[in-house]
Amino acid sequence: MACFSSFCATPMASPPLLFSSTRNPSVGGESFRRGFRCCPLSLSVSCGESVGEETGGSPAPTLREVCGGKVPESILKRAEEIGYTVPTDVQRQSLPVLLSGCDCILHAQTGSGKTLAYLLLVFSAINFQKSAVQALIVVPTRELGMQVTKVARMLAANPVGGENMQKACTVMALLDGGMLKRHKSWLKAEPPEIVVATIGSLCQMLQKNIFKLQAVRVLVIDEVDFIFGSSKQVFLLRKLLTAYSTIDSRQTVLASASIPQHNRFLYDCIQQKWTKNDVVHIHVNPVQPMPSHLCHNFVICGKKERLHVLLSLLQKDRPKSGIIFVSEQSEKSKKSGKPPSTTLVMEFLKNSYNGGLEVLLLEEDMNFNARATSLSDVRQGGCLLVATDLASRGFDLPETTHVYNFDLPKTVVDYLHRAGRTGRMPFSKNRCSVTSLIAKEERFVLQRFENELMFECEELLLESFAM
Ligand SMILES: Nc1ncnc2c1ncn2[C@@H]1O[C@H](COP(=O)(O)OP(=O)(O)OP(=O)(O)O)[C@@H](O)[C@H]1O
Repeated sequence: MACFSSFCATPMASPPLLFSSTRNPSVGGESFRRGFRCCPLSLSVSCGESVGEETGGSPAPTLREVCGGKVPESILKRAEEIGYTVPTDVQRQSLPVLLSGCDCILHAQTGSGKTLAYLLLVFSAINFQKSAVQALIVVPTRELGMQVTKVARMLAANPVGGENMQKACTVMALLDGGMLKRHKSWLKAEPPEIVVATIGSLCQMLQKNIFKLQAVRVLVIDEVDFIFGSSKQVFLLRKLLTAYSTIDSRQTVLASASIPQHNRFLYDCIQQKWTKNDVVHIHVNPVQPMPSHLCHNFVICGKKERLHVLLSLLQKDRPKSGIIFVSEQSEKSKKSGKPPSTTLVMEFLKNSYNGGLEVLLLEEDMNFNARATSLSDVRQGGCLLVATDLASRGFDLPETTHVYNFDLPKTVVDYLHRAGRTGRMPFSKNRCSVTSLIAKEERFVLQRFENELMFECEELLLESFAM
């Protein structure tokens, strides 16, 4: 039986459903997940049983079975060719709901497979014979947009031996830093069926009436909490959700691994008409926001020792592939002419690291071409990527075995997304690690992250590894 919650703050046509994969989603109750505790409105929640968690001893369904005949055969064949045969938890729980046409808030751990879940919906909703933009996927960054486009194009390609199965479906990436002139001609000549866009580039096109959204049947906003959290993007997002298209003409899917105060958010979705009243909240692993096979460590060290500690960790861990997260340079530091921390870390590693992995950089201040080159180099195989939080959202590098927080993230949500860049093989239980290099006085901050995200961090003592 489904677990559902009824919201009673103000009368609504029909209550939103809340599906959850564990029986007691209110356990823990820290602010990250509590939703209603910090909410100024009085929302009452009652939970029943869970959905989709138990299969009653019968064999787990295949991805094909979960899709219930609603996804085109060519797409399913391609998914199977790529290796997507068994659905992940979020796919098993969300696909029946998504494919039934309901608006949905997809809320599940990093690396849990939300992208494939919403893409299968997109392909099920498209009329391949019609040349019009029928699905729109909005992402916060160019890099995530390129990744989603790549997966969508992989699925849209004809399966081996199925050349004439159906007309090819085209996917356009309308991303910041792209060639909007070229896209303009493309949209006019033969509109693609799917557009993956950053909100800025998309709204430029919509404002200039270069294309309209009247044929859009599915609208997905990925990393929705991030876009709503950005003052630059939120205005455009609201406009997209309520002015450029309306809830009645489309199915809306909002996805993220982190939706703090989710009950409040759900309430807003309905009140603001971002989604229909019967929106379903699919919350997988509500009591465990992070994948369980990540191990979390910290090292206490002085600022001056940090680079050497990082080097020692790399020598000890020998990552197959790793990401080193560094804070973005503040405006004040930029004005004072100091080099950014990313440069310091890069230069240090280039001179002293000899572990065999290429050291690459990804940060906001690089131009879009350099960012694209870095990204494609990263995807060639193992590397050490020195990055700001630009790489913390949605970035899928399944090879990554180690994440290092050279600088502690600013918020608990940032910690969750940075940590989620590792442990991204849904059916692998290989341990991956997240290590934070902190000053003594930062221990309480990390402790707070531990409490909110319900994980334990183990201290690594400097003496235990050579420096
Ligand atoms: N059914 C499946 N079988 C095998 N691998 C899968 C399956 N579904 C997804 N994956 C793989 O899992 C990885 C993570 O998927 P995805 O990027 O969709 O995660 P996500 O939930 O969007 O994470 P994030 O919140 O960090 O963006 C990808 O490498 C993807 O190829």
